[in-house]
Amino acid sequence: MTSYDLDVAILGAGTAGMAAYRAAAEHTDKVALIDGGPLGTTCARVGCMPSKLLIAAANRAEAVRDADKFGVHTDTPRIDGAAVMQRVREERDRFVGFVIDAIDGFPERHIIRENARFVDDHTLELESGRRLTARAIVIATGSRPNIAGPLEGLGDRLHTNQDLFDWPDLPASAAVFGAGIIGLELGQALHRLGVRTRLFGRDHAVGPLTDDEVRRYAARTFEREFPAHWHADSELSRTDTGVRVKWSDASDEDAPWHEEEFDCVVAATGRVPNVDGLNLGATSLPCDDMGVPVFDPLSMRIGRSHVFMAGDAGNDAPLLHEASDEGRIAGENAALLPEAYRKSRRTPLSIVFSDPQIAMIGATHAELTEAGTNFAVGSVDFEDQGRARVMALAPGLLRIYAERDSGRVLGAEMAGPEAEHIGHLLAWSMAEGATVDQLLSRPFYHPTVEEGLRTALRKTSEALGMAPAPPLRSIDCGPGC
Ligand SMILES: Cc1cc2nc3c(=O)[nH]c(=O)nc-3n(C[C@H](O)[C@H](O)[C@H](O)COP(=O)(O)OP(=O)(O)OC[C@H]3O[C@@H](n4cnc5c(N)ncnc54)[C@H](O)[C@@H]3O)c2cc1C
Ligand SMILES: NC(=O)c1ccc[n+]([C@@H]2O[C@H](COP(=O)([O-])OP(=O)(O)OC[C@H]3O[C@@H](n4cnc5c(N)ncnc54)[C@H](O)[C@@H]3O)[C@@H](O)[C@H]2O)c1
Repeated sequence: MTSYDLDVAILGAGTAGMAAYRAAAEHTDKVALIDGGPLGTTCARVGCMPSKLLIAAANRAEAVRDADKFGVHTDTPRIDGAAVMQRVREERDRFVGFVIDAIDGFPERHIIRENARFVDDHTLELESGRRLTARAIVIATGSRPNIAGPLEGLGDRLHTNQDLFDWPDLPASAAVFGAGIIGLELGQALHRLGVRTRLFGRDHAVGPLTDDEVRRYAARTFEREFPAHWHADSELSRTDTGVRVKWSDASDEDAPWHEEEFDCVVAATGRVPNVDGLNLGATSLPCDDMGVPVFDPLSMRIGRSHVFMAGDAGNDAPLLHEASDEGRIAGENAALLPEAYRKSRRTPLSIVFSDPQIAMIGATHAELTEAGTNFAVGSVDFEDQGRARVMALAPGLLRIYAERDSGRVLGAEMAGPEAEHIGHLLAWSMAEGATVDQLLSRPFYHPTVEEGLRTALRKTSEALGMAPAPPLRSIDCGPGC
């Protein structure tokens, strides 16, 4: 029998890698967590947490501006960019500190502070040239910003999430490229913090939305707040003081070109899995067109091999809770080889912390349509929803998809108030296999935003042919619901 230096080698000490390490270490002491980069995880250092800190400051400024609507008059908020960024950094550093503390708690003999690459299927080479063999390997090397085309060559005027949260102060202006999740969150936050911001997207994408009705609704709502171009052709050039952006509407070849200069460009144009530096060509692992190993998302195993994927490196569901689940499955299976158990995964849920928030729950509209699923749609427009109006929340649209005949909820897309909470309610219900009727039998307190969810469920029930149309202005829960 071949003898290896390690039972399990884990490449990457991010969220996925740490979860893999914890799971593997339950079964073996011959385990190593290998990472030569800055520790602290993408989430805490340059992702989820600092972005939410920036958004929190931005939304506070917006709430002050909004106070007028309630007859509460304040001066225009004065944004102290240096103080905003200082809080972002200080709180970010606390979160990073918690992660470093966790890694410091792992036995020192298990931690290797160097990056690794494959020499062959079972052999890894560290940056120092040292080689290690491992019976099983977990690839949890994360992802990095994708910078391509016109964004290249902007030098120090180009920023990404990798450096933005270390800004000592806010810039006066920024062109944000990419209207995906990061672009929407950061673009709106910078605008609300007084930065002259313009958002440039592609292919009419608005975050992760695939339902055209919700997407168009969201686009209109964002456009009312800040300049956004959802399908733009652009040319960028550096100037002495910043970046000149020329753009036109890519849907219309006769559209005029516009020009504006910005202090900097923020690129939020997708992410690339960190697998290109792993020398996977030296292995027998099967890879897709992007060079990412092909794996089973239930066992995280690459083919019938002894190598597992976890987290953003696998480019499957690049979200924090998924990275953590994937790490746990991969780490346990790596330690238990030749067994590799397939674990069921959670109901898909993703949330964009823009305002209005966006939530994607279960199967997307595009997935259901592509699969030819027979489903009915019910929706609610939050423009006139009681609690949303009381609180003067951003308007929104929720569309629920339910399977015909069974009435089971299959998915939903939403851009609207409290989407992070409505999204959880729907995801948790879907995990229980709930039908529309079952959800309608749950309590709905008055006056809450959840009453809007009830309206959408009633409309879905009607669309399924399971109940009559709900009354135009339902009075069974008081006025305005
Ligand atoms: C701006 C932003 C905001 C986000 N906001 C949210 C959010 O609100 N909610 C949410 O759910 N998700 C969010 N995400 C996504 C979430 O942060 C990621 O899905 C998650 O952090 C991925 O974890 P990971 O372990 O796969 O990767 P990482 O945490 O990036 O860990 C990968 C590790 O691998 C190491 N590594 C790389 N190459 C090698 C090598 N050759 N050898 C050894 N080690 C290597 C790196 O140094 C790194 O430490 C956000 C992401 C970004 C960028
Ligand atoms: N709240 C959250 O959960 C959260 C927040 C941020 C990031 N994330 C994770 O990080 C991942 C990456 O986020 P992202 O926003 O970078 O990627 P994304 O894939 O969501 O969006 C990238 C967008 O950039 C566009 N694009 C590409 N090149 C462009 C160009 N040259 N000009 C204009 N637009 C261009 C693409 O068409 C796409 O719409 C997300 O998929 C998500 O999983 C999650």
